[in-house]
Amino acid sequence: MALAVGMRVLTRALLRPWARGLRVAPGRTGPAAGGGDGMRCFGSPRVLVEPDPAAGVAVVKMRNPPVNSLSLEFLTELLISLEKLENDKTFHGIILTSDCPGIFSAGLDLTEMCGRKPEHYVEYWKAVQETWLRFYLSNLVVIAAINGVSPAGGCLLSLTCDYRVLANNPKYTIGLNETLLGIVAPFWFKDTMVNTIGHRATERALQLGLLFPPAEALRVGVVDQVVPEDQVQSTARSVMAQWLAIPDHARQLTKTLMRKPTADRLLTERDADIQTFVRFICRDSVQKSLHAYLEKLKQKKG
Ligand SMILES: CCCCC/C=C\C/C=C\CCC/C=C/C(=O)SCCNC(=O)CCNC(=O)[C@H](O)C(C)(C)COP(=O)(O)OP(=O)(O)OC[C@H]1O[C@@H](n2cnc3c(N)ncnc32)[C@H](O)[C@@H]1OP(=O)(O)O
Repeated sequence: MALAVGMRVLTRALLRPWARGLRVAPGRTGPAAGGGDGMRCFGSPRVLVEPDPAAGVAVVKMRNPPVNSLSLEFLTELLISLEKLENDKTFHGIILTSDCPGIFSAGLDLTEMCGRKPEHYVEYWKAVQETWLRFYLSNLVVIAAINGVSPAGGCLLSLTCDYRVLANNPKYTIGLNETLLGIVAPFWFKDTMVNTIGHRATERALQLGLLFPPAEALRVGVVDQVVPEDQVQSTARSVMAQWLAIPDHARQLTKTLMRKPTADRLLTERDADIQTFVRFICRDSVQKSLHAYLEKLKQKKG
């Protein structure tokens, strides 16, 4: 049922004109790291997939410069890449990482949530929900190699993964900082964090909009491992090898057992969640806060 709903949304997305225009990235041969048989890289303008068929692993690199903000187009491309890998029996795991130096993902694209029509907010929120559901419930082993800063939606994306390796750089903070923008993390963002670090730590982190530097992120459990920056990818690969050594059906069923109740809550309240989002984001006070935040980001440069 969940999959059927997901497929419908994805199919609709694929039918949109800009999605139809997506091309396979012109051929470099992969893999970029590790062994493999030289299968070609593929992907789309904003997502580069480096396959290592011998290992059964693909590295998915987000490249939506300057900050990998999660725009509607970018989310759709991510979903298409995930689906392609899930449908290819060669792959059992993916490593999700960034191609933008110093940035894993700046989170949801603020320009998708500012000054648009309600219909746009509906479409955008459906894509955000779908991305969370598909990554959270993916049968593949998904490991985040976090090689940059990762606020709000960027943190959420990493929390959908099975394991998080963060580069040890004090600038690479991670957390759900929505309150600092005058907005509120929806219940399923909160639930994902609770499932990762527990109720009390989440309560504190979300109310204060905490962005944890690496040592603290490790201490609180937002990430599983912190390693020197030049070892993030190799560590993710070693961790992947450990996870892939477990019988796949047993691991997959266990993942579903652990995650389905959380996903089911959104699946049953999906439409209501969209309405709540649209009502909230359309408030004058929220629009003012978001505009002011974007303005502050722009002025930082000048
Ligand atoms: C009543 C109950 C209600 C219940 C709840 C109901 C509904 C919930 C409603 C809403 C939920 C929404 C959840 C939102 C989740 C999010 O993810 S919001 C996004 C949060 N992200 C951030 O706070 C990060 C902001 N960005 C930065 O801090 C920095 O940009 C950086 C990532 C640290 C990178 O810094 P730097 O390298 O210095 O780059 P710049 O700051 O100069 O940025 C370059 C350009 O990129 C633009 N930009 C940055 N972030 C975003 C973004 N998230 N979206 C869109 N654009 C972004 C920035 O403005 C620069 O643009 P220009 O080059 O100046 O044009």
